[in-house]
Amino acid sequence: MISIQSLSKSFGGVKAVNGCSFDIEQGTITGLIGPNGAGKTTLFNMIAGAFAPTSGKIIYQGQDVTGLRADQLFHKGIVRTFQIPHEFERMTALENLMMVPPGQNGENLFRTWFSWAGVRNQEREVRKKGEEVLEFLQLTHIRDELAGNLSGGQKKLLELGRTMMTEAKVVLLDEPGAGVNRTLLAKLAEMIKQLRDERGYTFALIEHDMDLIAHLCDPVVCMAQGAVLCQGDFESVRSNEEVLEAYLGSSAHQETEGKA
Ligand SMILES: Nc1ncnc2c1ncn2[C@@H]1O[C@H](COP(=O)(O)OP(=O)(O)OP(=O)(O)O)[C@@H](O)[C@H]1O
Repeated sequence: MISIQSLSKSFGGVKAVNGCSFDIEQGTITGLIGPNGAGKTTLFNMIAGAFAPTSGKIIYQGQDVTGLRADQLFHKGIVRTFQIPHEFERMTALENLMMVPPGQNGENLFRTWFSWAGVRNQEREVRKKGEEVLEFLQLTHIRDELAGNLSGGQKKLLELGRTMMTEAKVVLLDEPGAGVNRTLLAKLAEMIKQLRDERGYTFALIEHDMDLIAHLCDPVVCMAQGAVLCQGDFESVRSNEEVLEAYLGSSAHQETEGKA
């Protein structure tokens, strides 16, 4: 689905990503792990079009998409979840979903004047789709709740729901488990699997919670110092000595920095 080829990104003298290569196969839930500062977020930002690589290529469904902007990639089906924006917290869960589809007629004043019926129809369809998404996520009971009042886990589910309002093919999740209680985490994991199985989504996710990685991801790609250290199923990555060293090295480094 996505082939990352010798990708690098430097910020001044810092090589955040340094010759990173791996494939995200269609229909997988690929987990990206690695110690702090390994380059995971920077890599995600490049795949999602937040910034262009310094060198290397990103091939998506056989097409070179290196350097395309986030909105261009969004229209091709590469969707990244983001925290619900501050101003959206004052909207209900359903309204948050209804805000997602791009280019709604209702946003265009001229079309609004000339085609009220069209706008009404489209709004009705978007509302219906939003309600279906809430039902799928078993969130119908919080339909009219303000997003700002939702728990961390409910917000994560709603963020996942926002991707379902689009024509997503690849969904990039940045630490979906962060701040989510165990019960909702299990539900979130089930929803991700269900979206893969029933809607054919491909997922790539950055995660520090190893339980979630073990439960959800195959393959797991471990990054260190901007490159891929190893990849494979969770067990093989977990028992890899270089991986252990990378994690231990990084925590020892942090401890030393903390003491300094
Ligand atoms: N905008 C930036 N400007 C300068 N340096 C940056 C920038 N973004 C990231 N870096 C540096 O690039 C390296 C990789 O950072 P990145 O955030 O991609 O790692 P990460 O694996 O996501 O870490 P974490 O797990 O802590 O989020 C780090 O040394 C970081 O300080």
